[in-house]
Amino acid sequence: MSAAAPLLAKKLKVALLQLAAGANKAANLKKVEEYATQALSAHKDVDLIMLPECFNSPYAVEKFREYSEQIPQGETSQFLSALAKKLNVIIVGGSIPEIEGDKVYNTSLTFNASGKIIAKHRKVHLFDIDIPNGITFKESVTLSPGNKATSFQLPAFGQVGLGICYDIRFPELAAISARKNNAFAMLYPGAFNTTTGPLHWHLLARARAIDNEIFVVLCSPARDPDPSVYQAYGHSLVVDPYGKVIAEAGEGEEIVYCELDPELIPKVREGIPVTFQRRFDVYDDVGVTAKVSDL
Ligand SMILES: NC(=O)CCC(=O)C(=O)O
Repeated sequence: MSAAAPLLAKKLKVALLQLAAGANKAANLKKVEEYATQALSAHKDVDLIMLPECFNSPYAVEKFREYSEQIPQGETSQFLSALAKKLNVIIVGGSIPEIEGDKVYNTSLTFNASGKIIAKHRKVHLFDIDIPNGITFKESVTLSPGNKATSFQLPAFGQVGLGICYDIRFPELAAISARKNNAFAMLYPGAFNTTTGPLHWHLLARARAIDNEIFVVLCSPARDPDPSVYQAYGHSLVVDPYGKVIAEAGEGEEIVYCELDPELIPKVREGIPVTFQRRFDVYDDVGVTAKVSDL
């Protein structure tokens, strides 16, 4: 076994804030502050707080532009920066609609405990689906896609990868973070729904964990009591490098606490050494994208 295991220097204690976002942005931000403060008073040693996809706005194609903000000068970037500093905690800021020029993106920011932005990921794969009698959603009506995979160093802990929701369906982003950049975890703020959530949410989180023998952390909005709006699945989740679910929320608003233990990664990789057994001399180039017209 030659490849080094990714370095997770010490246990990382995380708190996932599973919150529902309504139409009132100020109220959404206030709730984040309340829950984050509550998390840290319940568990003073929390290192990282994670928020859901679109935590400051409704998750609706026709609302993204209206709620969009510039980064870093916008209200939500400034709010998260100040909150991270005040609570002395790393914040993985779910995602927000970002505007740059004429384009709107679904963007996730991470702040260190001094309030500095240390990562920015624009959702690469837009959620465009159409399931008969299930759900139709087309982010690309208003959003533009990001164009890069994102990995970054979490101070004192090691390298992590960041994706947003639908990005989890594409194993390449996690593979880049884990294999090229030695990430010990993939973090995905995400808002699956009541059609695809029961089908694939756990399966995808566990698959990305097993593929790469890393932790996978998913933070969802809570289910909204109003049935006329997008129904997020809930079930914020942490999966260990064996693919085992080690923490999970229900459907309502709650905080999930979990500890990522660094000692598990080499143990898993020694026992099931797929990380060291890949046969790139055998695999063909699989970088071909099929077209619907090929079906
Ligand atoms: N917000 C999203 O990207 C939703 C993704 C989703 O529900 C899926 O099934 O994938």
